[in-house]
Amino acid sequence: ARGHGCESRSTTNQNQTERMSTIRTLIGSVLLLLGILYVYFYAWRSPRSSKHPEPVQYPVAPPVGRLSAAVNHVFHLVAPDHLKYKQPSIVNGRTDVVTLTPWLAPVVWDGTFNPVLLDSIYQSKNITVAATVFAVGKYIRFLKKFLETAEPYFFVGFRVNIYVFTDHPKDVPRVQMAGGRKVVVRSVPSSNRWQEISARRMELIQNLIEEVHDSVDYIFCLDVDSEFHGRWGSESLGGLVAVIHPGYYRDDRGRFPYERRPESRAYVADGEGDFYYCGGAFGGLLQEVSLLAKTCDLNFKADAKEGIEAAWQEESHLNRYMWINKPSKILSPEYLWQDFKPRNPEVRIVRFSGVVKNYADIRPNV
Ligand SMILES: CC(=O)N[C@H]1[C@@H](OP(=O)(O)OP(=O)(O)OC[C@H]2O[C@@H](n3ccc(=O)[nH]c3=O)[C@H](O)[C@@H]2O)O[C@H](CO)[C@H](O)[C@@H]1O
Ligand SMILES: [Mn+2]
Repeated sequence: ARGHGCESRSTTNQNQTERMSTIRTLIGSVLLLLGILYVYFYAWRSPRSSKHPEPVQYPVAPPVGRLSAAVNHVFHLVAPDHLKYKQPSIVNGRTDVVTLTPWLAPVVWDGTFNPVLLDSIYQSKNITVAATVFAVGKYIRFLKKFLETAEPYFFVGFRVNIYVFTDHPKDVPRVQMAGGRKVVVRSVPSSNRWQEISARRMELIQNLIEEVHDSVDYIFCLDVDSEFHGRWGSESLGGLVAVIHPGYYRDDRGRFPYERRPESRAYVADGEGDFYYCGGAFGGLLQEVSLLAKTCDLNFKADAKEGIEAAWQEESHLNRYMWINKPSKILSPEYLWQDFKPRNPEVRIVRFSGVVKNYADIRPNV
């Protein structure tokens, strides 16, 4: 039994040795495999190689919640990767002017924005910008300079439609324009009252918006008796955009030429009003400008029925509107200066300016 026992132990030893060597081979193979995997995934394909992994970028999501798709369009700002530009500072900036309203709308002054960055953000949105300009009666004479200067300064590199409203369609000057930019002429009746021409713009702007709302994103409504002298571009885009009038921006609100008669629908009471905005330039998203134009037009006409015309026609109604409906972006007086006014030091650049005109010479009535 002992011998048997001895024999049996020796067989067990042999088996154990075989098993051990199999296990050793197995462990060796596994280690070798792990080594290969390590070299493949970590060493060979590691970031130490100059290859930069492409970050994931989801497409802009469909709107969630109760706000419309316009939200994506306005608020989702995508900059192209690797765009190099000056580092923005969070502590140094313009201190000679106010660049935010009390309701936190930006006020656009030279030096507050980076034009290259803004252009590349809005280029990728593939937007179309419209401008309206009225040239009725003798004001047709201002149109050539307006159009010629819009070409090198107004939304350069963007799709732009300039809608000219005139009673002299044959006298609209032909101006050479870059691809994607065009002038569209609309006939309107003449009038023998300049106040009516100026105020009727609101109705015609509203009609235009209804017509083009499928093909245009933003619209600016501008006086024709003016010229561009500097860039007016994507920095001016916003929901509802108002321009500070160059004549009153340093004054107390009590001196603003708001309509002061309570009988008018343009009435702004003493001690009320934020800024004095001009009627000669305003704009924004189609939907916002449509609401403004419709409201001003209805109030102007309701006033007229009662025999009252606001002090500065539609400009007064616009100011009343903007007091209640706060603009989401404000353009500094750089965006509508007047040629006869000497430049104030805070106005580093005049971008758009009203020409000097002899009212008696060009208006149909005084
Ligand atoms: C710089 C500025 O903010 N200007 C405003 C200001 O006076 P303005 O003296 O600038 O008014 P304006 O004589 O330029 O008239 C406004 C605009 O209406 C058109 N037009 C006017 C008369 C005419 O016979 N034919 C013609 O086409 C033209 O596009 C002109 O630019 O107040 C007006 C209302 O009283 C308007 O709100 C203007 O936008
Ligand atoms: Mn004007």
